[in-house]
Amino acid sequence: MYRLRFTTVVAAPLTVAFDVARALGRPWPFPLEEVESVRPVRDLYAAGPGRGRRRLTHERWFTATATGTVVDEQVDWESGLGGLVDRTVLRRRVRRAMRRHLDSYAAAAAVRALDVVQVVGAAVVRGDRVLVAQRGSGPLAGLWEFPGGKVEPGEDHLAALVRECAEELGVVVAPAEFLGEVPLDGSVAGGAPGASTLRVWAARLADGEPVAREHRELRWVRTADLDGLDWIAADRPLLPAVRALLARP
Ligand SMILES: Nc1nc2c([nH]c(=O)n2[C@H]2C[C@H](O)[C@@H](COP(=O)(O)OP(=O)(O)OP(=O)(O)O)O2)c(=O)[nH]1
Repeated sequence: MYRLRFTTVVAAPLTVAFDVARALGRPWPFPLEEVESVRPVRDLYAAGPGRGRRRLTHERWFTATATGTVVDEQVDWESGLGGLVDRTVLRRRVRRAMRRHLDSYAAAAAVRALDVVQVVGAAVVRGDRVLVAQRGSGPLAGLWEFPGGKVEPGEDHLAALVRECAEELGVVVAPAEFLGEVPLDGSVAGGAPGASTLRVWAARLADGEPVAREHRELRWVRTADLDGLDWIAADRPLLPAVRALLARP
């Protein structure tokens, strides 16, 4: 098999990057079948063997980063027409087809992302503890979460994080590294169900002492107490990253 790899950064949440990629399909002149699909992190399609020994597989991985979703793609092929054709003509064709495909894909995902409300959260760390907050009202009342909230249209994600922490806690936070992104269940602010995501950054307190202005309760917890809290279910996959953060000297 012959192989090419491609990497694209998409200005869209993981969920949108994944869904748009699947809706657009793949740039090949014959149908591929789904072998595996794990929304929103990976999928694998394959064709063949068809006529002769023709085979093609196309795999994609979606990774959340501070600047958007990184999409890594790997295309493997074998035409059955001989190594020279695979290495030269087909390599050029695959590269050209993928470039066109990836340009239109990145643009489509960025446009679709404009309709999705994203949520940002802060894992505010002090020493060996992280600040967690218990929701006071609404359907998730009583569950624990990271302070934060919805990004407003056109607002930078980190600006939203600083604004939400000021509103909810009365403090100034300084965001640090990006910890991860998870899909949120249900619909956020009337958007498509399952499309919104929560993106969480580590942060430290730059000014003030947190006060529960909107939450029922705030707590500074150590690693050992994280698991025992009744978290919003969507947040749990982020806990390993928070634990790793607290484990640092
Ligand atoms: N802040 C926050 N929201 C979360 C977390 N996990 C999770 O599923 N969510 C959901 C709950 C809500 O549906 C949505 C955030 O909404 P929110 O009510 O906190 O946002 P907001 O502060 O902008 O609220 P509002 O001004 O509209 O009242 O994301 C989390 O860890 N932190």
